[in-house]
Amino acid sequence: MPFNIYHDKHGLPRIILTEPKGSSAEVLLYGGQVVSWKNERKEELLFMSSKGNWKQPKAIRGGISSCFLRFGDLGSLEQYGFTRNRMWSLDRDPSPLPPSDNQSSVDLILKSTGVDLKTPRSFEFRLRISISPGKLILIPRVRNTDNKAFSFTFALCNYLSVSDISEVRIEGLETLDYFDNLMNRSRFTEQADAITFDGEIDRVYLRSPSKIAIIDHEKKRTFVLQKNAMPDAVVWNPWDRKGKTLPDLGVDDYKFMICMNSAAIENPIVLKPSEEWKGYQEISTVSSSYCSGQLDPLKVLYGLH
Ligand SMILES: O=P(O)(O)OC[C@H]1O[C@@H](O)[C@H](O)[C@@H](O)[C@@H]1O
Repeated sequence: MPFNIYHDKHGLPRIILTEPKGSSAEVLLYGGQVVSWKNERKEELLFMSSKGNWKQPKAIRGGISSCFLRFGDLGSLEQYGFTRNRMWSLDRDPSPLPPSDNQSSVDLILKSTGVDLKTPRSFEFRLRISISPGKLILIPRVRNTDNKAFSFTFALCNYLSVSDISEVRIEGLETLDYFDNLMNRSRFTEQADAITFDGEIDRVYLRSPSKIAIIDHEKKRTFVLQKNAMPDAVVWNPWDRKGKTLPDLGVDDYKFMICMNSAAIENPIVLKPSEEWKGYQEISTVSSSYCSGQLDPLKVLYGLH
């Protein structure tokens, strides 16, 4: 049995993935959202809001959700897409990916033909979620089942748990151009050696490298985000003022989270009828070895540890 399934206190089906070394993940069929990822020491690696006031149809704030944004040619549907606010199903036929039997994986599917999904275009959205020691892998796929081409933007929204946002440093985005969502999406070039945090940030870094390191100095832990087919990277933290305006975020929660999203935003993905787009994201953790307070970025980004 590759996973277990049970109903939580909201009556929603939850899937539990475990692997022999002791790490685990939990996935909600509602939204296809990863709501927990624990390492073998049972430490939670994903941030979840401390406010327990979650109500459908909103997605729970935290974890990892897919933002299947708007169809490029058809104006906006829901702001950050609708796939995180719908009930997904187990995908019994994940072809052409090999079936995930006997692995710590689950395959989910959301079809536009579902009763509540009256989208202007017809598609199938599949998501494979897998864990292995120290790694969480997500493979999103979108197939055009329509008779016309369509385009869309996409993001995997990763809320990572950090000990103190002021002690976090992101390496891998230096010198890149970015759209600043706090400045009407104006375009700038990153001048800093690394991204550090002392206020609200909401940026879309363009054409980022396939590996980004999120270094948590206090925890002595580094998340390495590796991605394919999602060239952009979103960095978001609301800080205290914006955080207080979000009804589903605890007052101090902004200190313990960083949103580091894999995305395809600048250039929408175009799919002809029956074509499929496939993305890939792997998050792993490495223990940070200190050298005068700084990590060796080569070690983190090129895996020389
Ligand atoms: O409140 P939501 O819809 O989950 O979005 C939260 C944030 O998500 C981030 O990924 C975006 O860059 C922000 O602009 C947005 O505010």
